[in-house]
Amino acid sequence: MKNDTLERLAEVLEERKSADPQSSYVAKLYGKGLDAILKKIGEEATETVMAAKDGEGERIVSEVADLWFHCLVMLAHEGLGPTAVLAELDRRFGLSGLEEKARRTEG
Ligand SMILES: N=c1c2ncn([C@@H]3O[C@H](COP(=O)(O)OP(=O)(O)OP(=O)(O)O)[C@@H](O)[C@H]3O)c2ncn1[C@@H]1O[C@H](COP(=O)(O)O)[C@@H](O)[C@H]1O
Repeated sequence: MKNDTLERLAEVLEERKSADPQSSYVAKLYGKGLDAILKKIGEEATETVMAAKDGEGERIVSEVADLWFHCLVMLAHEGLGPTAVLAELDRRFGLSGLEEKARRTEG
């Protein structure tokens, strides 16, 4: 497994903007528009919650993959991508890392 999976998938999602909706799930979803993409995110989020409530590990992973995937489609539709989200998480992690360091210094 590579750690650039999100970025590579985002490249495919970008290519699908000019693909045939008859042969591509993503192109078909783009064609339906933002509301349809958001509806899928809502459905996948609900399915993720149900899988977690049932405590079924394999199903949780599968539903989270569906959820992340449809979030990536939404980001691409909005002209964004995973790099910006990962940078934001990195920034927050950096901040919490600094707070942790300050706590250790104070203590
Ligand atoms: N990772 C995914 C991926 N995850 C989930 N899905 C699709 O998302 C849908 C999940 O919705 P549901 O579980 O509700 O199933 P469904 O009832 O068939 O969904 P609907 O058709 O009703 O929306 C299914 O149709 C899955 O096939 C995905 N479709 C595509 N990808 C990736 O996207 C790339 C481009 O896909 P295409 O555009 O189809 O070539 C592929 O190479 C894959 O890497």
